[in-house]
Amino acid sequence: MKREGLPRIPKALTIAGSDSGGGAGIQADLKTFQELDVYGMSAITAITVQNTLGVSGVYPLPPAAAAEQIRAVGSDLGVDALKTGMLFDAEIIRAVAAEIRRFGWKRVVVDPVMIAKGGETLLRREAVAALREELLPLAQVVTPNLPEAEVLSGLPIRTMQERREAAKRIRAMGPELVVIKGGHDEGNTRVSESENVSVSGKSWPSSQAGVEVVDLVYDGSHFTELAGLRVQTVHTHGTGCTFSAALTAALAKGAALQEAVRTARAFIQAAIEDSLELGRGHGPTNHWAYRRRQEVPL
Ligand SMILES: Nc1ncnc2c1ncn2[C@@H]1O[C@H](COP(=O)(O)OP(=O)(O)OP(=O)(O)O)[C@@H](O)[C@H]1O
Ligand SMILES: Cc1ncc(CO)c(N)n1
Repeated sequence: MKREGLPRIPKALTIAGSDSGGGAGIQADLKTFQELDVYGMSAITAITVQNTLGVSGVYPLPPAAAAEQIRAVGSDLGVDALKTGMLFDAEIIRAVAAEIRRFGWKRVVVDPVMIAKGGETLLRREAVAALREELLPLAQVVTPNLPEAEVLSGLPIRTMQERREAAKRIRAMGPELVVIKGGHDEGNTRVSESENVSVSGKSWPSSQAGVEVVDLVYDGSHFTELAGLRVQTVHTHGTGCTFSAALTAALAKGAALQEAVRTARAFIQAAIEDSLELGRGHGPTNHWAYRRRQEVPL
């Protein structure tokens, strides 16, 4: 029964792997959706045995399990925006792509998860071609980190110029917007002007090696460098998942692409800055931080 007069609830779907440690994967995505006032749904592709010390087991589900979960929510609750995370193999990628095509979903964020921070494989090497050919043509936004951008583009990335070239090549594979995240860049590939992101009123000097983190955004005609303060912390488990989930939530609420990227950047910056210090290894980020900062003015 439809309830009249109630506000429409934005709905987002994550198609990804489960992280038992709760900092990445499905768990990070649902926490992020919730914090951004978006109703979260999930289609689990694989179960990982994981904590802050690393991944000790990966149990992929049959491709049909992913497809059926997607159909169940798509045919009933509806999906305003979706993201993909860990997809593990080519068969799961093909099954997921077929469902996205069936429903005709357009607000699609592909986070091309390949390797965990500890080096464990979350996407089989032979599945990269399927990711490129099946999924990227369906993506509105793709959010590779630097190693993933190298694999997708086939280019080594050492400089900002090379990063731009990789973004062009990846955009040619289908997505409207490419965001190459700079979390893995401990050096300084920064050569040009940028926009500083202001998080909770803080500002910081630009162009300082190792001090800032720069995400490169390419929309087919313009490059934008989103710079933030590089937080000196080991607690960065699930930063990529959280970033793409925040972007997806913003799209589900109807934000324009560039605005959604800015929301995601501010969300992850707050989550990394207000560290939780959980576990003995690379701990999770703080999914409460963004909302709490808005609720309690400094
Ligand atoms: N130390 C840091 N300080 C501030 N922002 C960071 C830091 N590390 C990463 N980020 C930001 O977090 C987001 C995710 O970037 P990153 O390159 O870490 O993704 P990722 O490697 O896919 O993450 P993961 O594999 O852990 O999920 C980007 O917006 C990036 O700028
Ligand atoms: C399930 C899962 N997805 C993605 C990542 C990448 O952070 C991870 N560590 N675990």
